[in-house]
Amino acid sequence: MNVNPQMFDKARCLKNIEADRPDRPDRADVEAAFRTIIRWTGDNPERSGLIETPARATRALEEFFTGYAQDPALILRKTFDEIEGYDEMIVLRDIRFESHCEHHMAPILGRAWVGYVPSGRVVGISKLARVVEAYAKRLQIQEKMTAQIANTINDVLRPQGVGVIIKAAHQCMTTRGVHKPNADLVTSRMLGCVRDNPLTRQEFMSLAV
Ligand SMILES: Nc1nc2c(ncn2[C@@H]2O[C@H](COP(=O)(O)OP(=O)(O)OP(=O)(O)O)[C@@H](O)[C@H]2O)c(=O)[nH]1
Ligand SMILES: [Zn+2]
Repeated sequence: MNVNPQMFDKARCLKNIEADRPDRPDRADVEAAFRTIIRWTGDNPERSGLIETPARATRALEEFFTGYAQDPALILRKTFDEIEGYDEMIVLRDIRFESHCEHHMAPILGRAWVGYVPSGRVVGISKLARVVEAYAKRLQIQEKMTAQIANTINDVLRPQGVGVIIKAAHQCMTTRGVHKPNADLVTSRMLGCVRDNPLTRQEFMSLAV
């Protein structure tokens, strides 16, 4: 992803989305849309219990979708190379995330396991969780999010291999539609030696159960 350094808050890996997306609707448009939705449900957006709801709901969406302002590649830009030749697998396990499915805009609640086999340098472990967050806080399907996390780590760190597993419950099929409350979806993407070497793949899978 190309990022103009002037559009980028270095400390927080934030892009200036206004500059990136000049056609972005403003907050008043979103609040008006929520008033329309409330009227459409049959309720009255002017009653006192609902009067602040459009503004509140807009702020909530702002939180749910902060990932669009983040550049995951930049999150991984700082690496450490004094690792005494460390070349074993590194796995950050059980990273909780909240996302929203792009079909229904319903919550996806899940956990991610992110591993890689380094090649001369490592990243701060919190950055693996930050990459998960940057992709989760967008409209997603789980397969795409899984691939995005693995591909970004692979492209930026150039490790020997990467593995990502995600397990998540989709509220679009637990609280509506087919109503299967205990079903969760498991997806994975393996690259490099984690994909090609059966023992390395097995090691990653066994760390991720
Ligand atoms: N592959 C995949 N499908 C997803 C994901 N999140 C939601 N879905 C599915 O997206 C599909 C959208 O199907 P549609 O038939 O267009 O929507 P719908 O009429 O609301 O379908 P139902 O959920 O079956 O009621 C549904 O089957 C959802 O279960 C995801 O992360 N990955
Ligand atoms: Zn859905």
